[in-house]
Amino acid sequence: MSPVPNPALPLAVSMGDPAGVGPELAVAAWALSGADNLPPFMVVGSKRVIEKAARQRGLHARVTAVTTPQEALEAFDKALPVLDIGEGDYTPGKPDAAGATLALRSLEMATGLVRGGAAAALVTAPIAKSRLAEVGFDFPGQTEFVAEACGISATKAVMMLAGPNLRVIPITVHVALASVPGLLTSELIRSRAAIAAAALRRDFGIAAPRLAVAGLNPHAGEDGRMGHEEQTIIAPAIAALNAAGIATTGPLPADTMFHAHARQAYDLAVCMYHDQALIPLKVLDFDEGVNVTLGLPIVRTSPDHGTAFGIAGTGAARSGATVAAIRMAGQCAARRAAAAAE
Ligand SMILES: NC(=O)C1=CN([C@@H]2O[C@H](COP(=O)(O)OP(=O)(O)OC[C@H]3O[C@@H](n4cnc5c(N)ncnc54)[C@H](O)[C@@H]3O)[C@@H](O)[C@H]2O)C=CC1
Ligand SMILES: NCC(=O)COP(=O)(O)O
Repeated sequence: MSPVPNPALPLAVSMGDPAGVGPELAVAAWALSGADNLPPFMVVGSKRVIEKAARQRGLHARVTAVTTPQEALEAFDKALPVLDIGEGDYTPGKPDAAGATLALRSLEMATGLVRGGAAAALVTAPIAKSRLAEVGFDFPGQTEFVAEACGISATKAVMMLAGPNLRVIPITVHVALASVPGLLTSELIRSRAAIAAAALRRDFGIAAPRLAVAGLNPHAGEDGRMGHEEQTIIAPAIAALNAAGIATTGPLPADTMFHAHARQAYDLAVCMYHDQALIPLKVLDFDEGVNVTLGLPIVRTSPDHGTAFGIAGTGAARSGATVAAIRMAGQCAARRAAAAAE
């Protein structure tokens, strides 16, 4: 059991791959934290890496090593607190095994702090999955890692991408497109959509979330002429969700469900595969998109983008998604705490 989040504690922000944009965006978010009224946070990582990333971005931010969340809270107004987990160095855009190892340690430590109740919520900076796999990370992504650390089966941890204009969940995530039809079942769709609906109520204050479910095939199958998954797999899941009191429409043709007018009709788009969900989200909300894991006993968010090795250290990386991830983590933790206090 994870404790109810204590919003008086700082958030724990993992550092991400040092050669990517994670460290510099953590500093950039701290520099904006007063103006943007962000909740206090501490980076779990290497002070040396964070200082170098700040210098490289031209930010004259003070970075201070802390050993406890209380010290982080006390320091946050004047300096970016870093729970220093050891020396590290990096070359922007040139990931290596030492950096991947540090990123993994940071993720493990930050997750452990939140699980243990020492931090209010977890914000993870981007990692390169292939790089971490080379140093023993045996998960498709951070979502599954955090789920396992929380004792939750990966199928019950639901990835949601959320921005000002759209929320989406992909039912299947980091799998080859060719395997998607074989992985889809009515029960998988029903259970993941139900977990998302419960989380929208609990963590996002949406009392009666409206779900819209995409089809898999062009024109949502066109009555079976372009595929049968809509009739045999997706429609029964929608019926079960409605029977459980979750207002759900679909299967909808995916090409017409994301335009501005269509989006007014739902709070969450339930998509069948990764790109069906993430392409519209990133087209609409790339700079403020947050990846949030639903169904966990802890709050975990992340910016929607990856390591962006190509622009790391150049100052071109925009901080909006990291700022949004930090803000959303604080808000979700506060909602959970308020609900527990009622
Ligand atoms: N949450 C996470 O840990 C995520 C990790 N990744 C990992 O990141 C690595 C790179 O993946 P890509 O597909 O290239 O995605 P990416 O998001 O790193 O980059 C895609 C494009 O967007 C640009 N971009 C990304 N973030 C930006 C920002 N903050 N400001 C301005 N431009 C930005 C990049 O320069 C690039 O042109 C992969 O190894 C992938 O596994 C990808 C997505 C999420
Ligand atoms: N495409 C989303 C993504 O890669 C983020 O995955 P995760 O590391 O948060 O599981």
